[in-house]
Amino acid sequence: MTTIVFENVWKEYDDRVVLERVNLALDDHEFLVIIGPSGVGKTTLLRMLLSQELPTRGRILIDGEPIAAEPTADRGVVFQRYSVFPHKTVLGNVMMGPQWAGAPVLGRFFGARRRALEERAMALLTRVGLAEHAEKYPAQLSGGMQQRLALAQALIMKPKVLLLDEPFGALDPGTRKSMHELVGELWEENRMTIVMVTHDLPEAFLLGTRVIAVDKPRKDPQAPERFGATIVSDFEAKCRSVRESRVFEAEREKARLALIGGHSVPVDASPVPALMKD
Ligand SMILES: Nc1ncnc2c1ncn2[C@@H]1O[C@H](COP(=O)(O)OP(=O)(O)OP(=O)(O)O)[C@@H](O)[C@H]1O
Repeated sequence: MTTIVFENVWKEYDDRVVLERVNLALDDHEFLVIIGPSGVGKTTLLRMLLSQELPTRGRILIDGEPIAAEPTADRGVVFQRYSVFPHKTVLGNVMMGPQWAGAPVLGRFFGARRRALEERAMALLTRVGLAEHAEKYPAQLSGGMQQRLALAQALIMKPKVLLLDEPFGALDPGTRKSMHELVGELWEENRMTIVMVTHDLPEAFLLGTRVIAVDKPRKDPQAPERFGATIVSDFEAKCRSVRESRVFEAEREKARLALIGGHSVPVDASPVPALMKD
């Protein structure tokens, strides 16, 4: 369960107001998409959710508690341009986060702990379609494959909140489409809250359960930095029945994979048994 609340949040750099009066209450397991003109402050909103920037006024609450002042592993991020460790393999890149979190001095697990992590990383790489590329280096991957690796790298930390900053912006239309499907499925399977920035309106309404537009409602031509941007529109992008049918489909897919794989994948008790017939 993850809720996010912005309470009268402002962000200013010296005399320059970037964001003002941002109020937002996000339910558990929303897929929020932020749209708006270039330079308006969308990435700044994401950076505040990561604690890479702090609000100059107001506060942000996650699950009712003030957001941690430093970035934490329960908030993952994927950017448009993926930055990886070029000297690490695909598998090595996915294993890095948990190793630095669990062994901060050496950055490396050994023995059974390492084998368990390797298994978990391989399962995730299988999920994002990269298992057969596990021993390759990032330079040998296409743009879409690199973004799938970025997703695996974020997901291995089991984030409660996943932040996506134009993650598909550099991809060709075909790859983009398959990434939309993958992200939609991962969102359901992992029950995360996702906050994504995009410039692409169809993408926003395809993926989001809620879409907000950020812009400057007040403008001073003499002093453009005097006023900041805020939420100017807020759309419920998917009605509850559509969302619930997606949950239903995701559960069915999990059950199908469990049957094919011949091993047990935790499946919620809900509607799945009845569906296994088809
Ligand atoms: N550290 C900083 N110091 C001063 N100004 C900053 C800083 N970080 C961001 N800004 C300014 O804040 C404004 C909002 O930037 P931000 O990157 O959030 O916009 P954006 O909506 O994500 O833009 P784009 O769509 O082009 O990526 C910009 O005018 C930027 O120059």
